[in-house]
Amino acid sequence: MVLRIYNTLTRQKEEFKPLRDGEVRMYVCGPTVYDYPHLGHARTYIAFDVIRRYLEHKGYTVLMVMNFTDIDDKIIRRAKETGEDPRELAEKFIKIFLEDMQALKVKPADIYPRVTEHINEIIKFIEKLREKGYAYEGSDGVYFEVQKFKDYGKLSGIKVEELRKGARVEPGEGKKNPEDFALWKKAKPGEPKWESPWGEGRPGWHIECSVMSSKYLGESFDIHGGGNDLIFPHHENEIAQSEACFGHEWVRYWLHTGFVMVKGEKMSKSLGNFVTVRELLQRYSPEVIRFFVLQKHYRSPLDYTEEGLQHAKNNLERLYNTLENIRVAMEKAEISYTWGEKEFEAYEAVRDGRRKFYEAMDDDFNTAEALRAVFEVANAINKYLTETERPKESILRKAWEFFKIVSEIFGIFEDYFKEEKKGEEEELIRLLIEVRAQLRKEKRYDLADKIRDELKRLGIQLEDKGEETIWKRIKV
Ligand SMILES: Nc1ncnc2c1ncn2[C@@H]1O[C@H](COP(=O)(O)OP(=O)(O)OP(=O)(O)O)[C@@H](O)[C@H]1O
Ligand SMILES: [Zn+2]
Repeated sequence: MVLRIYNTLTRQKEEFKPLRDGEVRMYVCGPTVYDYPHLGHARTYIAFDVIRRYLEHKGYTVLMVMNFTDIDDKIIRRAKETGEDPRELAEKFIKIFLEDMQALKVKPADIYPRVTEHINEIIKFIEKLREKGYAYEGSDGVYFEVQKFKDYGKLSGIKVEELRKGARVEPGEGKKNPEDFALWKKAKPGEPKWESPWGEGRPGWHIECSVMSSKYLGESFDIHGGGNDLIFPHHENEIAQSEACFGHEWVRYWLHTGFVMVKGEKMSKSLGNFVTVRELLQRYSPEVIRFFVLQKHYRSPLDYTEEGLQHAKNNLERLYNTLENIRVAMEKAEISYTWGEKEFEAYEAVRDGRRKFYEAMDDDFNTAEALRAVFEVANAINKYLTETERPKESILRKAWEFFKIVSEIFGIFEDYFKEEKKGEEEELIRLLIEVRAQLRKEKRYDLADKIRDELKRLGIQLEDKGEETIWKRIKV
């Protein structure tokens, strides 16, 4: 099955062909660490997590790098406000970011390079740009001379003439032209600084990603990603720096995520309309948050509403119920000596759903469409279970295995498929059920009920059906 990816650079979906067989090298711009991550950040990083998981599922070895911008104007400003040391502030929020991502089951990147640990490499890179005639020193810093790079604007479609008029450019006293951007900023009193051939100062924002990605992934690699707001100026400038320096095409596929929106505006720290990942995790499980994000295609805007999250929770619960139904049914399902009409019907539904799931994921990681296929399978298997007296093991297993794939790629239902943990846990639950049955026989109902109530508190619900007691996971 051919994977097609929408490339912001060419503005179309293209067949994905990595530069090296069997390997995908991928760089995602990480956060500027001065505050708690909000749902907007979570959306972007969950989206790239699922993209990475899917590539791994397809058999690629994925080498993933994500930077931490641990020195920047915003960090310096915030540190001044709170009276903290900028480095300590950054350190604190790196730790918080990593904790939040772990809580959201986002697989960690392989390498998390930080700007402050790559100052020498950054200086060398800037020197190379100067040697090649793309950079010049001004009174307050070193700048990239945009008009020297002929392909400028190829990613964002922005014209240098528009920037000339002064729109969307950062101020800088020492610039030759309004569109030029800083590679190195000379230190103002009291700011963090490092030695350089241009005096003490610190790197501009964009240079770090050109330097650190090429250090770890090479001078050309497959995927570079980030949120939509990074297309311009950040990624446009990264391309200019890197391609000017290396003299060849740098990144093959540019991927950008849509914004999480609140009442028509981007969720952002500056607008103050954000909800932090931590706050959300008080109210919703990580899987509900992932599910909420995955119900939309990663390039579409995603409206943040309580109803939306509640809806995601209900939908996820429906799938959990289906999984429970399958699990319970599998315990007493029959090996098939023959298949009837119902079996073929269910089999075909699972087969088609699975095919649609892969088609959707291969179509630019369309998780929204893929989830529709998951529901088709869930509905079909529920129908099969209600219509069939003695369900066949092989049918249930087909559905079960499909859900296991969904779990691996979407990072949901994880507790179900952690085999080792599950095995032990199930044995313990069964033991408690036996003890309870014994207690009930002895009419010691208070203790028997205590077992039932305590299990319920842990998310395990017991249901007595005649002589038999079955259990269900009710926690989402
Ligand atoms: N509302 C949002 N929806 C989706 N992605 C977002 C949103 N806000 C930020 N991101 C993405 O999160 C990543 C980290 O962003 P960064 O640390 O630069 O945040 P930021 O721009 O400072 O945040 P804010 O916009 O809240 O000030 C970037 O890829 C950015 O595009
Ligand atoms: Zn970047």
